[in-house]
This record gives sequence, C-alpha cells and structure tokens, in this order.
Amino acid sequence: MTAAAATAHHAIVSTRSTRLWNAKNSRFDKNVCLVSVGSCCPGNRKLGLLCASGSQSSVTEPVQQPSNGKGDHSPKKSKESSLILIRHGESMWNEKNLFTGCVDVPLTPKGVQEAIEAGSRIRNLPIDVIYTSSMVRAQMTAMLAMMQHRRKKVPIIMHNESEQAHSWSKIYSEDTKKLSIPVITAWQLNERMYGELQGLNKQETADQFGKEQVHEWRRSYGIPPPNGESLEMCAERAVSYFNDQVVPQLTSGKHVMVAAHANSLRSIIMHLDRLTSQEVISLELSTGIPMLYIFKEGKFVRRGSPVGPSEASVYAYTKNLAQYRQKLDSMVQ
Ligand SMILES: O=C(O)[C@H](O)COP(=O)(O)O
Repeated sequence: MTAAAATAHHAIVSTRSTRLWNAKNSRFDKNVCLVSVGSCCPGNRKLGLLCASGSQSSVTEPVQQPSNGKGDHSPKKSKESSLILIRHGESMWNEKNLFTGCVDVPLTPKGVQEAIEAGSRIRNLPIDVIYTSSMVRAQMTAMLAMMQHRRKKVPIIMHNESEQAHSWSKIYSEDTKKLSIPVITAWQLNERMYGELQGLNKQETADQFGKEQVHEWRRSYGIPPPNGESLEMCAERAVSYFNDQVVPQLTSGKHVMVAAHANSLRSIIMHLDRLTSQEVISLELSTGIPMLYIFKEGKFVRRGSPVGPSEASVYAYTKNLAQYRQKLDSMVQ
C-alpha cells in the first residue's frame, strides 16, 4: 500500500462493529468485527477489512445488463451481489473549505485524480448499474472511476425525466446495450441541504458560532443547520430511495455502485451498519474512497475499502468476485 493509499484508507472512520441486515425480517441479526488493515481488534474504530473469510456461492455471470434500471431483471443463478459506495472526489468548494450542500460544484483536478484512483481500486469488481446523485461532482466521480474499469463498458446516463427524453435517448442495438452500464441519477442521493451555511467558510463559521456548535450541525444526527437538513432528514429521502430502488437491484443479483456525498452516504451506511445516532457522529467519509459490501440472502456484509486493484483479499471475499476477476484476466484487453 502506498503512503497515500494508506492515509486515504485510514481516513474512513467507523464505529466498533456492524451487523448483518436481514431484509426479510427487517432486522440486523449478527455482529461483524471491523478491523483496520493488518489487525483485528474490536476496540479499533478505524474501518478496514473484515476478518471474516469469504463466503462461497455459485457462479454469477459477470456481464449483466438491466434494460432500464427500474425492473426487468433477468433471472440469475446466484443472488449474491456487490454494492460499492463512493463519495465524490474533492470538489472546488471542498478545496476552499466552503459548506457546499446542494450547491452543484464540480471536482478539482485533485478530485479528478481521486476519482480515477478510486476507479483503479474497483476495476476488477463487477458493476451492472450505477446510481449517482443529480449533482455533477458525484456524476463526474462515477464516470471517471468507470474509465478505469477493465470490463470497458460505457456508463450511460438514463434520461427518464420525460417521455421524450426517454425515447430520444433510446439505443437500437442490443449488442451496444450489452456493452453499456445504466447510470441512474436521483436527487434523493444529493448532499444534505446545508441551509444558510451553504457558501460559508467552515473555519470562519466555527470561529463565529463556536467549534462545538458547528460540529453539532455537521455531525449530529438530529440537529439541522440553520434552515437546512439534519442527517435524519437527509436519511429520510436517501435511505428510502436506497431501500426502494437500490435494494431490489441487489436482490435480483445486480452489482451496484452508488456515487454520492458525505452525508447522503453517512445516512445509508448508518442504516446498513445499524449505527446509533451517537455512533454516526464519528463516521467520517473521505473523498474518493470506494467501500464494498456484499449482499447475500437479504444481508449486507461490509467488506471494507479495496486498497488496490490487485488486492488479493478483495477477490477472496467471495467465490463470485474471484471468478469475475479471473474472467477479466482471461479476456483479451
Ligand atoms: O457539503 C459539504 O460541505 C461537504 O461536502 C460535506 O460537508 P461536511 O464535512 O460538513 O459533512
């Protein structure tokens, strides 16, 4: 691991443990130990790789093509699927340390690099459908990351905002469709609305209102910034969307990537890992770091962040991932 990768890897901070989500029973039913790289310590609050060994399952074809991303799923041999969550790369307002929220700003050159680096980490992982927020920084991140993917499918933004937009963007070749990945954009995955903090400098705001107050606005679950959304309010739309749209894709065996934002993803991770409103306070997501979950039999198992494209343990997570990787290796590139 390079020093930069190690820093980035350790920059994701989570809480002590997570549990397996049982969608059927709508509950979490088993604790899972999260460890930092190279150790397995329940007291360690850094998020890294799981110490559990990979599960076994039957082979899933790596190439799966949803027709419209909203249903119409072809039957699969195995229902195991993977979920990649990624916060966008550094934006031009991250760089300036400004509260951004729902202001739609693009990536910096560093953010572009982070997205490309993220893409190289996940370049051997299966991805059938991509969800992004409606904001350009998340969309840029998803697109740049996909440029690195070894399968070389083309990510294509679905335009379903009107019947005309839908019909005018129709693809008339089945072969070409098979070589594309639908990208579904959803405002529900947008960054939490930061209210009257949007555009303000974070340090100056802390100087003015006090560090504790600003930390409460930024990290608490229930307290909204002035005229903005609390994490709880953000969760209401982001987690509902995730459950309504993303989970059915995973259930049908599709491999999904979600490119979104610090707080929309914090709310989703809080839900997946069943963090309490106290625990979520210390959940920090770095820009441009992908995180992998395996979804199987209605349960989410967090597998950490792939450090590099060839990291052996990522592909040992499950037999399916290993086989997908092998298929990529055997394909003429
Ligand atoms: O919207 C913003 O300003 C950032 O993307 C996230 O901000 P935070 O670190 O205060 O949650």
